[in-house]
Amino acid sequence: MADTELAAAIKTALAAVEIPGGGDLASYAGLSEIIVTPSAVAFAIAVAPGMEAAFGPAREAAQLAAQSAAGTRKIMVSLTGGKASAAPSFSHGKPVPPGKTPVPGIKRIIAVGSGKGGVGKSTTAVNVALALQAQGLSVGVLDADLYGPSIPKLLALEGQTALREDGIFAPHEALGLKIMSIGSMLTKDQAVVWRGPMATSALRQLLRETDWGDLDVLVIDLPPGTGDIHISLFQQAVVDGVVIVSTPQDLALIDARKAIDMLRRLNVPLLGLVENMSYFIAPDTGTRYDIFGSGGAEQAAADLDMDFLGAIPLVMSIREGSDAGTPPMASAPDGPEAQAYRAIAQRVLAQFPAETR
Ligand SMILES: Nc1ncnc2c1ncn2[C@@H]1O[C@H](COP(=O)(O)OP(=O)(O)OP(=O)(O)O)[C@@H](O)[C@H]1O
Repeated sequence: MADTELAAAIKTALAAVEIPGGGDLASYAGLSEIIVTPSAVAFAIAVAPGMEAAFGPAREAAQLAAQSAAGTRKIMVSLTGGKASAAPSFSHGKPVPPGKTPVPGIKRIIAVGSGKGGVGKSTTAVNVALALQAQGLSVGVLDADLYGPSIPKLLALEGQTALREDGIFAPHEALGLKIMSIGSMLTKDQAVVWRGPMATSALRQLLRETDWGDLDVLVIDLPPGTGDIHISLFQQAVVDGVVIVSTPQDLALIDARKAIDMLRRLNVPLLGLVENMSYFIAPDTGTRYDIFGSGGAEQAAADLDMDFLGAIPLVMSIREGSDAGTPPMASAPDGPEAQAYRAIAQRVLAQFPAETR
């Protein structure tokens, strides 16, 4: 069945679901578009603040109705209660959002973010994850960049789905890392528009319904910028700290500062700043060129009152290796790029108490 036909069939099935106050879900104005991917179906039901509990049975009925039409695809139904549910409560003067809980089996979550796209956030996330693994830790990577998942490409996992028969996601294994990505639910080049509530619900499920086993560290590759996905993640999960990746050009811009400001407001610890594509190493001579001047990022980190974690050179081998699914930490573990990633991982780890590393 074509995706559009399946979406229509599910909508028809939702006509049998009654909603509070009378009427059926298919004709309810708060029902979102129904998104169909090769392994999942996602839709959201927007309800007035305070009506979440009343809509609980309708959500369950919708889940069942959709499942009977969708066969083996995973059904992701999110109920959104408007702004009221996002309001944090306070404890000891600090906001404690409702439902902020650790993820079982995962000792520590480190997120990697950036002010804008294309600065090398995913490349940094994967290589730092590999560098943490090289320190003897068990490490997973969650690609939360729902709008442009690039981890499957970086680790040559494109086109592989990750759904188990019991509806739990089984993470991929690549280079010893456990990997889960929204990209694992999409075919190559499939343009899926994940809208607000669906995107946050998808992320919650990827985080909590993946069989991670026991991990010392889960590295989350965030979408660029600041948005609903970030806020929802930081409100629902205990994130131990965030690494911000920036290019020298971006540092002067407002984007990275905006992201940092958001994290501070959400009380998420900032682990520090990584400057990517910082200097150029000539492939023929190995000479280093500080094309953007030197020391700018360190100064910017100091201005922003955060630690400087290190600089990664701009080198063709990073781009080529990444495009081929072999990041430098794996292809040249003794090379200068790998050393730079290792130093960053060490500085990140050093921020946590020794007994918990
Ligand atoms: N240090 C580097 N040297 C050379 N190329 C790099 C370096 N870091 C990243 N790249 C390349 O830059 C491109 C963007 O990198 P990446 O996908 O990691 O960025 P991103 O910030 O995660 O982007 P997006 O916002 O699209 O997710 C990729 O082609 C990658 O191989």
